[in-house]
Amino acid sequence: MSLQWLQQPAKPVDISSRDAAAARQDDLTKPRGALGGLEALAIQLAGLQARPCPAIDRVHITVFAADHGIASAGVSAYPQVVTGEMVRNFASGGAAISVLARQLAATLDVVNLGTVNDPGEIAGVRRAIIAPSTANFLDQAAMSDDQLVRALDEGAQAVRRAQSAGSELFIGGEMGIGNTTAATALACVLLEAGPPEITGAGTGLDEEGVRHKAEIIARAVAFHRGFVADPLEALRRLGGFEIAALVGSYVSAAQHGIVVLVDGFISSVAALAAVAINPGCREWMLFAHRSAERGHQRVLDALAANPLLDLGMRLGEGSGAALAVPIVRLACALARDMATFSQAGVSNRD
Ligand SMILES: Cc1cc2ncn([C@H]3O[C@H](COP(=O)(O)O)[C@@H](O)[C@H]3O)c2cc1C
Ligand SMILES: O=C(O)c1cccnc1
Repeated sequence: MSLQWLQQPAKPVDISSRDAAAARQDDLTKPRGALGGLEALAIQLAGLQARPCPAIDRVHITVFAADHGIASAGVSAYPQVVTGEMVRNFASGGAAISVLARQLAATLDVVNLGTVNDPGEIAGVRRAIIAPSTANFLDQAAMSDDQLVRALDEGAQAVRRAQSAGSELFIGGEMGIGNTTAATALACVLLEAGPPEITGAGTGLDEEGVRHKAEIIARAVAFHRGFVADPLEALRRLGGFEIAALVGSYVSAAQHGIVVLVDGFISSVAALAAVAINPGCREWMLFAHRSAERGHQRVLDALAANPLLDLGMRLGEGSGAALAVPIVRLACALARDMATFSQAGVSNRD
């Protein structure tokens, strides 16, 4: 396995479909621009799907789960055993993303990349164990080269499953106690930001907990400084298996022409890394929501992303992205089914 595939270009946007969709928006029975962001969404999707009237029927959600060595530094409000326990909960249908996937009639695919509390073989969970957890990146790289390659490849494999099922939209979710610490450390390096600016409460740390978490991140960033100019190396040193799998899935989805709906803070940091590695994949990303996690806005700004929802959510699992699916579907339905001025006999301006 090599990493050369990461550099393959993203599928190009179809400009003529995008232009046709933009012209159609101006011809529909509404004041020009009155559907705001829904118009921009339908136009972007038309270019990506190479048809003037885009549609999102089948949605594929993959939740990548993995544990983090950095969890032993006391950076989460919850114990590490939760990661493995939640894998079981995803499969048995009781997690937030399980409920949302059912409501959307979306495929829910769960990939266990390595949990300290190993739930073992479970129906409906792909077992792709890389290691029980990453290494503690306070004084060593989180992953070996080989582990990074395998995690990225698991992301690409999830996209292949989505494509074989005929899905038009890919949502990547994550589960891993401690992963807001890994994502924040990675964001600090990619954005050249200071840890206090972007470190947040994750699952619910108090003020003192957030201060401690920011100090841990600052120590880790200082240890790895000098080796993280390359985004892939930053990902290897400070990321996690599930974060790397998200990166691999985002790059692969753009290469295979599958639209991605990015979830919250952790997913957005993975998106930031994916764009740093292969800038062409930015075009294939839609951003679902603004997470309550402190650093999210900084990451969204760096990606020039304007998310669809702002509900104060801070869960992960792909839940915010799932929430935004009906909006994406409705934007497509409006573009397709609204009458034009001439069809409806409504007078246009001028
Ligand atoms: C029961 C439970 C379910 C979750 N589902 C997602 N997360 C979220 O919280 C974790 C990140 O926060 P931190 O860095 O503070 O540990 C990740 O697993 C993330 O997906 C959960 C967390 C818990 C406790
Ligand atoms: O926005 C997220 O993805 C998030 C925030 C806090 C905890 N877990 C996930």
